[in-house]
Amino acid sequence: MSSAPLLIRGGTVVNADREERADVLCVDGRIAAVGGDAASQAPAGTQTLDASGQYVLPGGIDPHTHMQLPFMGTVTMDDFYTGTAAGLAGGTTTIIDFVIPDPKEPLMDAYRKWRGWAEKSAADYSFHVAVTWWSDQVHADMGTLVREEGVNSFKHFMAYKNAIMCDDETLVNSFKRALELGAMPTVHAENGELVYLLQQEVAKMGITGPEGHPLARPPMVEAEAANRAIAIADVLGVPIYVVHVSCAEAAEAIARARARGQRVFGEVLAGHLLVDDSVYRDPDFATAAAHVMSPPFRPRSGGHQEALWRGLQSGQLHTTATDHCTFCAAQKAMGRDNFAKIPNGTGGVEERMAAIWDGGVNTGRLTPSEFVAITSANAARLFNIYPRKGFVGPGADADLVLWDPEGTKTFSARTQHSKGDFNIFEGRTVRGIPSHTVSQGRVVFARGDLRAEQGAGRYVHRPAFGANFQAVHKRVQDLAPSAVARA
Ligand SMILES: NC(=O)NCCC(=O)O
Ligand SMILES: [Zn+2]
Ligand SMILES: [Zn+2]
Repeated sequence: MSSAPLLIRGGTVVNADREERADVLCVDGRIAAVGGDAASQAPAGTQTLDASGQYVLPGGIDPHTHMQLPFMGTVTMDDFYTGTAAGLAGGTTTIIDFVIPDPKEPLMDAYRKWRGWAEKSAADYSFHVAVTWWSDQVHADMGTLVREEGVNSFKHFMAYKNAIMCDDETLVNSFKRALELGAMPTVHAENGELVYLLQQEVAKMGITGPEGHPLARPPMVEAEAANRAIAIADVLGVPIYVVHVSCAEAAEAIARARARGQRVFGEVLAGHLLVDDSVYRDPDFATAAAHVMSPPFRPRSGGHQEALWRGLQSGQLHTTATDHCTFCAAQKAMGRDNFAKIPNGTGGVEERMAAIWDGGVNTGRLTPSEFVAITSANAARLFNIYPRKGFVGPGADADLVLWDPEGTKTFSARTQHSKGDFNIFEGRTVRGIPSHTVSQGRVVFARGDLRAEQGAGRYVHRPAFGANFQAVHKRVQDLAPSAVARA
């Protein structure tokens, strides 16, 4: 994708470590200069964007999306084009999506399938690959994915029994293999056996509507799995990343392990920060079902939302994502008579950054730099694409957001770019929105005008052995036990 050089003038550049008044020059899809001499270096024909009164942030990275996902008997509404275009409208310039093989499906087959689907992406993308079963072939394919395809993270679903759920044998084998390869194991932490049992118990009570969904997935179901995955990772000496941490109990499990010196990282969804479980008791089935996602939204009385915010403030939780996974009302109606059959998933890729700015920066919970850390830089570091992504500085990709701290917007399904027909933030007015999004040096969103180009997104290779792995390998050597030499 070629475009004229771009000079962004008069804004305040915000990185995870500092803010500074600086111009930013983008040439050939990269940042060429930041600061004093950026304007003087601008070649002839440079396009200029006035950023006065605005922040210039690294483009958002959403490390957890599901575009075009075949799941629970149907396929999500957003494909890689519509989903990434919606992201660009909200300031997100990179997504990390998931390849999810069916049990017994070779990882490489699934990976090639997803790579084909993603070619229509409008924004840069990468993939975590799910390990849903175990065999020697899976072991070998993990090596190929890491060494030849730039995959450095593997996902494990501890829920969704009889579908994609991992048992402990698979978790242990896969975590061990990930450690050898320098790749990050990640987990969807919910005890799938307990969910399965509780779904039946709740149905036996005559509760078949969406209000049954959170009853079958209480916080302790998530906490058990989080603690188990963290314990397995600890024994094996591998870092671990817990996706969509939704409750205080799971956040506490992460904080406890970190206090012991373990390398555990936690991701929080915008939805879990802002929405509570009262939505499941909405008298309208479609509204209640539209919120069915796992783990579910949590009761405000349990202090869960507050615990997640505090985790982000204190640095015990690290990234924010959406789990963008859109199903329309007709798809959600597949579970009209049984909440366990409602396809799980909600949207948010377009709203994440503004929703978190409004809830985090406007309330004084987060500084703009901390906002950058949790919306792009930390994900880039953890998944080893920093400073190419998540950074405004020379040499980085020219993926940027001009952030208008005084701009306002009211979220609505009627005006969103996602093809989903529902918005979990419906009616919420936020202050602090992207005025412009720049992807690969090209202005792709300008004050409401979305100029996403199908196929312009690139696959992002992520090298293995990020910083966390260098440390864990040294630690293993340092603590290595020795045999007693006896005569
Ligand atoms: N989260 C959800 O409900 N759907 C997508 C699959 C997953 O991440 O668990
Ligand atoms: Zn999940
Ligand atoms: Zn997910």
